[in-house]
Amino acid sequence: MPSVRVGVIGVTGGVGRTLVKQLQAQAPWLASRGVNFEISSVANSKKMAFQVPSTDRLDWSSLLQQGEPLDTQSFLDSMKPRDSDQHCLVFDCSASEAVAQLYLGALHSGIHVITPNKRLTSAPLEYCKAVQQAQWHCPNGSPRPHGQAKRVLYEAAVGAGLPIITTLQDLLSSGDEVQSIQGILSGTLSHLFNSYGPGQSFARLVQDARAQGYTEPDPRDDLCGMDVARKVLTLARECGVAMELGDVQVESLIPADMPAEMSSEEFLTSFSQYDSVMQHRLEQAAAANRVLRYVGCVDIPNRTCSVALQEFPQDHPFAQLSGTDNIVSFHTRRYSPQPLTIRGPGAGLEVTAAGVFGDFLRLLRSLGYAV
Ligand SMILES: NC(=O)C1=CN([C@@H]2O[C@H](COP(=O)(O)OP(=O)(O)OC[C@H]3O[C@@H](n4cnc5c(N)ncnc54)[C@H](OP(=O)(O)O)[C@@H]3O)[C@@H](O)[C@H]2O)C=CC1
Ligand SMILES: N[C@@H](CC=O)C(=O)O
Repeated sequence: MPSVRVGVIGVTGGVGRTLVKQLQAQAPWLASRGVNFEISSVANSKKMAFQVPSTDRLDWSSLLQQGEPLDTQSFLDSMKPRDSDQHCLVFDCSASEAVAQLYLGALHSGIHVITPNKRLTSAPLEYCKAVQQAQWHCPNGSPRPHGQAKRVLYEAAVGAGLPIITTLQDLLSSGDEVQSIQGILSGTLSHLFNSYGPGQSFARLVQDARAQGYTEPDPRDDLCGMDVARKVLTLARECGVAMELGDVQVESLIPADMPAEMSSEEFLTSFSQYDSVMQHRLEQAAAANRVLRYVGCVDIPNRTCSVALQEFPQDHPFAQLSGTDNIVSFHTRRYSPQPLTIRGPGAGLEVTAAGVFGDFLRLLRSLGYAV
């Protein structure tokens, strides 16, 4: 019997397939620590499969082509623990709201959830709280027995592999008080503004970011600011601020007159017609010897969150980033006047999958494994 049964939603996507490769590469080490896992169910947006051969040379798309049409409830049912000693875990590597809506049922069925999907922590607050509660409480409201928690972990939803959520949770749980959080929280937008220069096509840079695996499945989610809005909302809620996604003030980088009814491919082609709009903003900033950066802010005392394109002087830490770097500063009672700052690549398949893997290790530790 494997000690951990694993299901992967989004196995044909960039993060899903990279995560599985990382898990397979580390399988001998995990086995040496007593963790034998089995990937028993996989799915993408159309199909699911329950007979997964145990080889590390699988073509997930071909396997799924021969699978059954996706029925997410049946997928979760297949993942239910067969007895109380079995640990079952679903990795949700989609960006689907519908999948995030299933987490509550998954926890109630005894299945742990690990995800880089932001659709849980930016869902309506009531649902988000219900899922958090379900980790520690049975469906009838009674506390789960000691050692029987069913966890939902989402470190990679903010900053990919950077330890942002766990750091914030540790600050708060150890009694610190967060006053504000400020940062560059999009790997895509960081990459764009770190590389963007006079005469360059902004739309071409977006296409490049997509090809590198940095963007959301639909890059408009990055450009309209909602990806960053979801991240700042996640951080604000960790601090106890009861806000909804609609309360975040968002500056979109998508021109208002662009039609919404387009495929992401059509959007990327049409977006180049608007290159002069961003070039103008760049010229304005450069005239004042400043750079453009897309920044998210959480103001705890005032209970506000905002995300916007701002200008910064050349010597500001936000102007010193490169590649997909994220940077986030926690201004707290203990970390004052100097904030606690975390910086590093904040998008990309390997680092994101590594962030999800980190949550897997945290879960295994909480289950008593020496990993
Ligand atoms: N890329 C990055 O750098 C980072 C990504 N993330 C998050 O990781 C997640 C995955 O991103 P990424 O791998 O880049 O995205 P991809 O578009 O490459 O992959 C998404 C996967 O999810 C599947 N999927 C979509 N909708 C559903 C659904 N309703 N039910 C089941 N499966 C579904 C897709 O299936 P199909 O192949 O059929 O379309 C695909 O396999 C997203 O939530 C993203 O926000 C977080 C941090 C960084
Ligand atoms: N599209 C996102 C991926 C990580 O969350 C980004 O660019 O930051």
